[in-house]
Amino acid sequence: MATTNLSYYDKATIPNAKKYRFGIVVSEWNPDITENLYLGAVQALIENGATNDNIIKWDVPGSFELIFGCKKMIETQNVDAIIAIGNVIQGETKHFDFVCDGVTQGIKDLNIKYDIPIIFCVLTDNTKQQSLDRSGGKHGNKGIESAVAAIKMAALREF
Ligand SMILES: Nc1c(NC[C@H](O)[C@H](O)[C@H](O)CO)[nH]c(=O)[nH]c1=O
Ligand SMILES: CC(=O)[C@@H](O)COP(=O)(O)O
Repeated sequence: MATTNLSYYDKATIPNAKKYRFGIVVSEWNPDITENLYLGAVQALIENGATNDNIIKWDVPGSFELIFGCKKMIETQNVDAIIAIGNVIQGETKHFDFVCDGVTQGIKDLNIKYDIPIIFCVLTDNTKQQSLDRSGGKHGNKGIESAVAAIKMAALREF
């Protein structure tokens, strides 16, 4: 299946983000990748009207800890949407499968339990190159895509 460029979007279709507060929880594993995803997300949020004062960043050790970090962000901070940023790269063992499945199910469960949308910005890649390609490389930046989703979901939440 063709890989869609993750960064192109029509600004005219995006609500203005000025009134929304965003949480961004970032995994410290593969920091060169996750920091680029974070910078892409912040760039897109600001370009669509968000202010730096309305963006709260928390760091967690790994993608599996995104679950608890997002839960605590919801329970203690006044945010309209959260972006969960991680990068899981296949190693020698099945640990990749369990981390990817665990964080996927955990973030899904939080989206069901709470009234705050959590955007899944976790790259789950076979190789480092695939991660580089999707965090500012030839396939764009998933952080930008996720920021656009966060703005749209913050607006939808108001209905
Ligand atoms: N191998 C990767 C991990 N592993 C660590 C787990 O996310 C977790 O922190 C640990 O199991 C302790 O609970 N995390 C990533 O984000 N990316 C990886 O490639
Ligand atoms: C996804 C992981 O936890 C993985 O990178 C760890 O590597 P390994 O499977 O070789 O222990």
